[in-house]
Amino acid sequence: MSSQSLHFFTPSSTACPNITFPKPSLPAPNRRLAFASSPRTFSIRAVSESSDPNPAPPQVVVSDNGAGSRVVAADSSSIEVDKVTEAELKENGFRSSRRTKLVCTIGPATCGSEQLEALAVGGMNVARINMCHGTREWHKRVIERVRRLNEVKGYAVAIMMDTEGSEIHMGDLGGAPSAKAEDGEVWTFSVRAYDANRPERTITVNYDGFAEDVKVGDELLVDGGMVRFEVIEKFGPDVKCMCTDPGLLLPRANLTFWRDGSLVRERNAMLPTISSKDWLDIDFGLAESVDFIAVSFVKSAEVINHLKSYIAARSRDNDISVIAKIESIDSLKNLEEIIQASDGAMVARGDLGAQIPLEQVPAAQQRIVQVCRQLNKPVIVASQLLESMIEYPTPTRAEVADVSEAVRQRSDALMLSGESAMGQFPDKALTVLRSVSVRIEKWWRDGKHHEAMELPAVGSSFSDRISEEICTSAAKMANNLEVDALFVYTKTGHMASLLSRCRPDCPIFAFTTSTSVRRRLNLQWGLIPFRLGFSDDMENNLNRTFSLLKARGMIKSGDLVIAVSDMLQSIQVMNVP
Ligand SMILES: Nc1ncnc2c1ncn2[C@@H]1O[C@H](COP(=O)(O)OP(=O)(O)O)[C@@H](O)[C@H]1O
Ligand SMILES: C=C(OP(=O)(O)O)C(=O)O
Ligand SMILES: [K+]
Ligand SMILES: [Mg+2]
Repeated sequence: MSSQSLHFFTPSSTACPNITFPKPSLPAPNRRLAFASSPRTFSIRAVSESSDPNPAPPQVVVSDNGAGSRVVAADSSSIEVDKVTEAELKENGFRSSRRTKLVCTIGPATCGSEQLEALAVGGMNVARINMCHGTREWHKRVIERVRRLNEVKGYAVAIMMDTEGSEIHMGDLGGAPSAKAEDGEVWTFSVRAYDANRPERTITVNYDGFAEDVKVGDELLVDGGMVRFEVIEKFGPDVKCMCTDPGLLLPRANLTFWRDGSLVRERNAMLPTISSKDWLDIDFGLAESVDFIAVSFVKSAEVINHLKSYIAARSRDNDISVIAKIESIDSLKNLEEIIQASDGAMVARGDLGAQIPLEQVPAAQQRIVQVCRQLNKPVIVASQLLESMIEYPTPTRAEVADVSEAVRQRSDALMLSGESAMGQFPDKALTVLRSVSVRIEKWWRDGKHHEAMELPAVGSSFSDRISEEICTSAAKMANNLEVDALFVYTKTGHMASLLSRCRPDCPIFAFTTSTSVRRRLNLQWGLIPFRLGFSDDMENNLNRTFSLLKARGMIKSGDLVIAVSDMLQSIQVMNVP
């Protein structure tokens, strides 16, 4: 193997990053720890010294996110990658593999196993369940189906649970799929609970303070303006409103009210970000080991910190990522600190467009995407990307332009909402996201549009700073040398995210020992996550990876690769033997 490498080493062994000193009781009796020390590098390996004719597979001690050590079998015969990626790499090669990740909201149109599988085959990286709708039992069944598809059929779809949040929304329309509001009609919005006998043109509202907070003359927006009413009379718990912009009312549609051109933020602004119902949903998400929890209507970093410590206290491996949904005025005001506290963010344009004037949404999107990139957090652009495809098999040109813009901004992921949850063409919508992403990414690479974005340092320790410099340099080398792929060996996924942040021209093969890290890497731009047991011996890791990937036809002799790892701070450039 022709290999050239560049090593970085820290002055003392204690400062050497990411080396786990196992607890004395950990190694199995037939193993001893070998401390291999050279003038330049320092590493610890677990070495089998058994004379047993049928020895147990060698094990390496890995640290998982700082949450204590555990032992992972380094089964040398296996490497796990999802079958969709494998097929895509084999058919189209590295260069044209998709870098932008795709999130699909699962609803009645896509909750069956066959429909879920069609989405997985179509490139769904993350399945989102929205706790605003459906029952916990319904969501549980969806999670089970996705997990089963992953296990049995070899997909690697991650699960995102999205909280309802304390938004004000309409009730269920008594089972009707929708109701039409016509111009000039008077409808009653009420906090009363009706049984079967809900009067005609009456809408229930989930927020008890509704009648007190609104005033005659206020404008009431359903779903951010899809239907508009004017408040004409208040009568106890009932608020009479006249329809000024007709349209379709959908069950549980979001409600906002505006006074003199501004969003009204009365007591409704004091509602908790995470309601009691949300906490129960979060417990459900923890019990089901979802991969991401998206928090609706985040106002400050405090709530994110609170949720993260709640998760840390309850989830053994602390392996659930918290995504802040940016969809309110306060979330824009406190954007940097919220994103800093979170593991990622969503540009939730649906509600955002109901809280700020629509013409301000594109600039907000651009800013959120940019701040996420700078702070090294994945970002999802969501809502109405292909809204017309809920009803039609082809998108509008404007929608294609919108998707292109999100890809051009180099957001990590795009999301489908109603298009996949209840639309008539979920698979076609996913195909549009996929093909537009691939096309725009190629245009970007071919045109050498590398942006001049300054990526500030994100780490605080010296060792973190070294990792960042390694990734920045490796990504730059990869572009200049036109390598075929970057390889990163990462235990927590952090080093992989640092490479992804650089948005290099080639795909990034991210090898990780943990299944849950692998699933979470699914949300990040350009990463192709593999699960692989590996050791601290990079030479050995590389040789094994090459032979495993070659055996599966995923790389070939002569391919040019740059490898980095968070165990040994080095950059290696080599041709696959
Ligand atoms: N679990 C579900 N059960 C029934 N309908 C759903 C479900 N999830 C989503 N939907 C439908 O898909 C639409 C779009 O989903 P989404 O954008 O996530 O929700 P919302 O419109 O409430 O913001 C919803 O308005 C709802 O009609
Ligand atoms: C994604 C969003 O949130 P939800 O669909 O839960 O309202 C949004 O508002 O854009
Ligand atoms: K939600
Ligand atoms: Mg929302």
